[in-house]
Amino acid sequence: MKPIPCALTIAGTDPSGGAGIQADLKTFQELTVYGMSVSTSIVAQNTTGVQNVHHIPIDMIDEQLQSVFSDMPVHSLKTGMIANESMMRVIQKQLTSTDAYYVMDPVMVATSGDPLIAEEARDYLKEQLLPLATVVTPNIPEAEFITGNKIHDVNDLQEAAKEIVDKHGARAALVKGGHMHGDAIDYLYDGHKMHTFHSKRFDTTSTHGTGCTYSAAITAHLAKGLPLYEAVKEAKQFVTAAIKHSFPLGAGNGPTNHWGIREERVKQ
Ligand SMILES: Nc1ncnc2c1ncn2[C@@H]1O[C@H](COP(=O)(O)OP(=O)(O)OP(=O)(O)O)[C@@H](O)[C@H]1O
Ligand SMILES: Cc1ncc(COP(=O)(O)O)c(N)n1
Repeated sequence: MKPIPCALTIAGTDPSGGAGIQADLKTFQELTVYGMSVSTSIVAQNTTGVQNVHHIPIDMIDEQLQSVFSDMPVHSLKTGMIANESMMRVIQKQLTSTDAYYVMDPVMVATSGDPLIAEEARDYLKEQLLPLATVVTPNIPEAEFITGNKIHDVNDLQEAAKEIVDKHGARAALVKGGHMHGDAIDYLYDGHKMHTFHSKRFDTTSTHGTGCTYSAAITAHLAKGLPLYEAVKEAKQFVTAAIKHSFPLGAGNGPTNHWGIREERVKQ
């Protein structure tokens, strides 16, 4: 029997189901990958923003990691919201003792503008965790923080992807153009080649959790054994379908549709 692909998310929660661990597990399930999760923070949030945050004690994060790694196969993992440096240290310990592919979504600020990690922890994320990543998936503000350079156009996006690999030590960088005008174009630099992933832009405000969903889909495809380029290509189709078929739920930025890819398949 072929091994069952198993993926782990280490992230914060979203009780409204659009982002964080909930989005990641829905994505793993949709892509027929066995999903597991370690909670870093319980976040009271919805489509309008973040109402409150409760951080899980460091020992408890460590114990959750032990529970998973001592018993379960982990073929790939992703990190999302890691609120402070102490959490980063205990996760780093685990990252350095596993062979699993590591997708790092360098979550800093929610779509609503609410900060999700302590400002002083950003440097630790960049200097200590980023070099461990198989691929890091920053949006424009996150890429600007990592490189220290402003991004104005698609050339800057590509420059940032290159710099995050060549100068900051990630094995690959996928810089996302979701926050730009025009088509939704992302660039993947893998240390050798620049790849482009393109979709038309949908006129929607339902973009809560797009970054989580995209990075979870990459993680799922890596768990299934796809090479990085193929994993990102499939994941881009997944997140594009999730945005295209998103729902007008909630009073703010609505969630995406994690089964949107099924609607696309039906049409084919
Ligand atoms: N309106 C849109 N139409 C089509 N694709 C989009 C749209 N907005 C974002 N995308 C795509 O969605 C993916 C996520 O990109 P984005 O830059 O929004 O990430 P993010 O800011 O990390 O997400 P989040 O909203 O979770 O913080 C990218 O592939 C991006 O190109
Ligand atoms: C726990 C958690 N992780 C990540 C995000 C970012 O997603 P978004 O920017 O779409 O709000 C979030 N809102 N909550």
